[in-house]
Amino acid sequence: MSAPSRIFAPGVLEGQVILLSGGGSGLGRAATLELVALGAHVAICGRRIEPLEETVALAGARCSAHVCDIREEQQVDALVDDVLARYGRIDTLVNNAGGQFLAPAEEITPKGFRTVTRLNLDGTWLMTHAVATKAFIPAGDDGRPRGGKVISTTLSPHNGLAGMVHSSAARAGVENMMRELSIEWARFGIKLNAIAAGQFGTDVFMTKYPREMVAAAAGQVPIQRLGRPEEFAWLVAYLASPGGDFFSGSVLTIDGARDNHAGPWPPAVHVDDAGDPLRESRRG
Ligand SMILES: CCCCCCCCC/C=C/C(=O)SCCNC(=O)CCNC(=O)[C@H](O)C(C)(C)COP(=O)(O)OP(=O)(O)OC[C@H]1O[C@@H](n2cnc3c(N)ncnc32)[C@H](O)[C@@H]1OP(=O)(O)O
Ligand SMILES: NC(=O)C1=CN([C@@H]2O[C@H](COP(=O)(O)OP(=O)(O)OC[C@H]3O[C@@H](n4cnc5c(N)ncnc54)[C@H](OP(=O)(O)O)[C@@H]3O)[C@@H](O)[C@H]2O)C=CC1
Repeated sequence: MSAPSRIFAPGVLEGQVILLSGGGSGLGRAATLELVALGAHVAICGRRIEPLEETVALAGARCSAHVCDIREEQQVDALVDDVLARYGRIDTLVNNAGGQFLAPAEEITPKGFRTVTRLNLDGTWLMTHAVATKAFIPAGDDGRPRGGKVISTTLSPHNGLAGMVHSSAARAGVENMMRELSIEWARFGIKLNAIAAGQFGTDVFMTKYPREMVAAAAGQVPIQRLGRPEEFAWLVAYLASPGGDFFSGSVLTIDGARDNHAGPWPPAVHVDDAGDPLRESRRG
């Protein structure tokens, strides 16, 4: 059973049904545990059943595991049908599944580029479209579209993460997808936002990339540390809660200021002999 939230009132998400992709690990697992602790039912999906079942074991009976590759249209359709059959509704979709490999752009093959854009951009679209058309746009008991929320994980820094041209491009696409749909689908009561995550110390982040880069990552963040998965989870919970009801078409960057500058301030080339930031002398 999930531990109580350290931030939000228990029950703030009571009765909500949330579909979250990539719930078997890292940020998705942390978000699932927080959402369940706040009273939501959370259906999680991923390609492998084992990590999903581990999350269910931690979260308890309000969480269910569904195998689905979000790149495959038929699997996505079947997933959304399953979740609707089981819970009768979906209130919030969290598009958290994603990822990429680190490689110099000139070495990325067409297949490699397509693999990453299919996962992050096409997969997010397939999930968003299926949930919108099956759960959010159809009329509820009052004869009006039910509406709902979509929260999509993207990537900071926004000015390009070197070694990840495919993912930098795909995540920019997702952010503009959320912005565009926030206009078109406002008439159905659908609110869509992106959470642009900086570097978070999840197991996969710590183990997938070259050791030297991971060791240097916290030093690249102005506040000089990596994000903690629970900090991501709290933002997801906030957006899913009534506190998030007036957000739509926004990109919420959660990255310790990494989007604005790489490294601590002042950098070594901007200090005087005492180590203080350089400053302009006054005139006159
Ligand atoms: C400042 C500090 C910064 C520190 C580091 C940078 C900051 C990072 C910020 C973001 C952090 C995170 O997202 S952390 C979380 C990351 N999590 C994930 O990435 C999980 C999901 N990822 C995956 O499943 C995989 O990585 C992914 C490749 C995307 C999809 O896997 P698949 O099994 O579908 O695909 P594969 O069969 O493995 O590969 C398909 C093709 O992709 C290409 N390919 C795959 N791996 C490749 C590789 N290592 N190098 C080249 N090319 C590769 C090849 O063309 C492959 O075809 P063939 O040639 O025919 O084999
Ligand atoms: N950690 C970080 O620093 C950052 C993370 N992000 C993004 O945040 C999200 C979560 O990252 P994090 O928790 O660190 O990483 P993880 O690798 O732990 O999480 C990715 C999750 O997505 C699932 N997944 C991957 N491909 C698919 C697919 N085709 N269909 C369905 N599920 C899939 C994985 O499960 P399975 O393999 O079983 O399918 C896994 O549970 C990702 O989108 C990531 O790129 C963004 C910026 C930084």
